[in-house]
Amino acid sequence: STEFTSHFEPLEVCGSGSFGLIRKVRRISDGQILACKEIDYRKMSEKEKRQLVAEVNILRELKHPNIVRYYERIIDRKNCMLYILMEYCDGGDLSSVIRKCKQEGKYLQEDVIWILLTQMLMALRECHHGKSGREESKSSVAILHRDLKPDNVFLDDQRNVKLGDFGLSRTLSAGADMARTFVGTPFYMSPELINESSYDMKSDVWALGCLTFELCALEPPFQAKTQHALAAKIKSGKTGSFPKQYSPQLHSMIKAMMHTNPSKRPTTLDFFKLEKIQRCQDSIE
Ligand SMILES: CNC(=O)c1c(C)[nH]c(/C=C2\C(=O)Nc3ccc(Cl)cc32)c1C
Repeated sequence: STEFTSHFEPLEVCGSGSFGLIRKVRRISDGQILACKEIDYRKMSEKEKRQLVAEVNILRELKHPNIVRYYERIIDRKNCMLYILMEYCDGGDLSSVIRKCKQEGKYLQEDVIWILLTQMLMALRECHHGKSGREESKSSVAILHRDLKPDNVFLDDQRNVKLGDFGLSRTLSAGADMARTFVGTPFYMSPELINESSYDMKSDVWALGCLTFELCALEPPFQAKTQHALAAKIKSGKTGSFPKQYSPQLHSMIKAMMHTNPSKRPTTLDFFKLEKIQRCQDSIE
């Protein structure tokens, strides 16, 4: 047996993240249930390995109730496997929550959406501004998530939000990572990214706006048959219809996050100056 199987009992596969499968495992020493990202790095390029190391180092730094906790990593050089042990989120990801609502023909209740949004803002404030909520990132580089989408936001058994699967770099050099950014359908790509300018904290705020829109409408804000048509819609900022049963307050929050001009989008710190978000935060903590 390998070091991994002597310490962990593999259970069922529960998802797939960047670089590999996510499997539920039981730690043999104390029976604790964890999630393990299994990565076969045999076929990885040097660049991908560097990005993987950067991702793990980012995760190790982030300790916050709304960010999936990183515990340890095990390298099995014989089989070229890397195992990353993280917090298990029993509630799965938000994309399955959205899918279930669509199947049942039911919208999420507004107060649930405010709580999910506030917890995602708390997680993003931690990434962008760190514990002290410092204005600009003096002590360390701001951590950009860069891949905020319903598949990367998980829920624990108390329906607390856990931001997972971190983007692969602290600061994005616009050129190099543009390639990675174009992987998959870029529903949440911001106008500035499409205009080839650099990705920054405001691009995470845009993506959070798109995610919150989708929690309400159960559809992404922009849809098109081709990436070109999608890019045109995103740049126009004209979204699909927003369900009428949600309050104008929630709608204007989403519109603020999805301002096509990044300098007009609030920072995560700005949102915590709003009384509604403060009240939600108090009810969560
Ligand atoms: C159908 N799958 C699920 O319900 C599910 C469950 C019960 N857990 C997960 C995923 C994770 C999980 O439980 N912990 C995680 C930590 C990091 C990342 Cl990137 C993903 C996870 C998923 C996708």
